[in-house]
Amino acid sequence: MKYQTRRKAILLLEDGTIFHGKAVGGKEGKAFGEVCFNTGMTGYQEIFTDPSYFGQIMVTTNAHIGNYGANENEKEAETAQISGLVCKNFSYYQSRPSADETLEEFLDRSRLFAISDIDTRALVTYIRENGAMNAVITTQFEDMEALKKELAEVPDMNGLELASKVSTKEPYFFGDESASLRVAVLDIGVKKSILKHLSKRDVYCKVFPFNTSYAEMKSWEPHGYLLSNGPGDPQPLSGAIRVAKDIIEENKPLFGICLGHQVIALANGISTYKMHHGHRGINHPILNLETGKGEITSQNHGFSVSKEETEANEEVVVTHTHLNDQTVAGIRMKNKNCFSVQYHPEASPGPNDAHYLFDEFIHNMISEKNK
Ligand SMILES: NC(=O)CC[C@H](N)C(=O)O
Repeated sequence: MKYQTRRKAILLLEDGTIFHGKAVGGKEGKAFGEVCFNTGMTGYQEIFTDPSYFGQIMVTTNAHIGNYGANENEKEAETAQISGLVCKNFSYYQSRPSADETLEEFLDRSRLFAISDIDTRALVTYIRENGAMNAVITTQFEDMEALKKELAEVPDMNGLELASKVSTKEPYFFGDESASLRVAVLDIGVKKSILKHLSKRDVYCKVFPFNTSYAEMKSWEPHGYLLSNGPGDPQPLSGAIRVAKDIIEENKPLFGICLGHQVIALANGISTYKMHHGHRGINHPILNLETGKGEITSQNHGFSVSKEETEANEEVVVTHTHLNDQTVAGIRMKNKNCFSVQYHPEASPGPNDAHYLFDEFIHNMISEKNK
């Protein structure tokens, strides 16, 4: 029985706090990253494979993780992207007919170290009170001083550029070549479901590496541009910010999602900042200020754009706000064909309330095409 032979493991936070648990599958392991939590009750596979989480240790708040296994169609990338997993109860068995494998098998293929039996309620409360910080999960904790030293050397998420680590090395295509619209996607960590949403709406995508110039993307003659979601701090992404500026300059249809939204804000001279512990879950309430309607949204971000600077900016309007803390959740440029949201309209996982934003992008491209 796997759970009887499992090794002791710990989660050590940067401030010295320790949480005790056990290694999933009785494995030896060690993983570093910024600790964060996602409050979604479902959708763990999409979360673990979302490239926006690269470099982060994920704490799940649902009591059980793994009970519905892993499925080929629920991946946002080929392998898990989080650096480590922390949960309460790990299910070694799954009982869903459509699952291809157990979550343990999937995590093993991704070489992802996971620990369970952690008091995740206490841990999440601790992060909420003390803020995001680096952590290590490990079975090797005999020499605590050496471990603390190693942890102290892990770079801070603030100022960290990670998009280059997850971006495609070569351009690739997605969707049907004969589709009526073409979208050039700057891959700073794109989730597969964003491409699926576009292709479902009769769009053929070409996905470009993070360091591609606007000129190169433009030479494919797309009808619109998408700046994707992705990991890390947006501020060091000078190449992507340049691309956003160039697209805006030529007034081509532009849509930004999450990291892409932050890049568009930076391209408009609006600064971004690191939040206390971010927004990660599938029930975040948003108010669309243009329609007065509420939306329940999927979110995953640790940085945000400055509200004061957005409101003071002559070129930009705030279109959406986050109802929990009044942070900026969406912007639109007044005289340009450009809008962006801090949350995830593709959800995956999460509710479908914000799918209309893809329709809006399609509408913007068709209007431009018919000019
Ligand atoms: N989902 C995303 O694109 C995340 C954006 C950015 N890495 C943040 O944490 O805020």
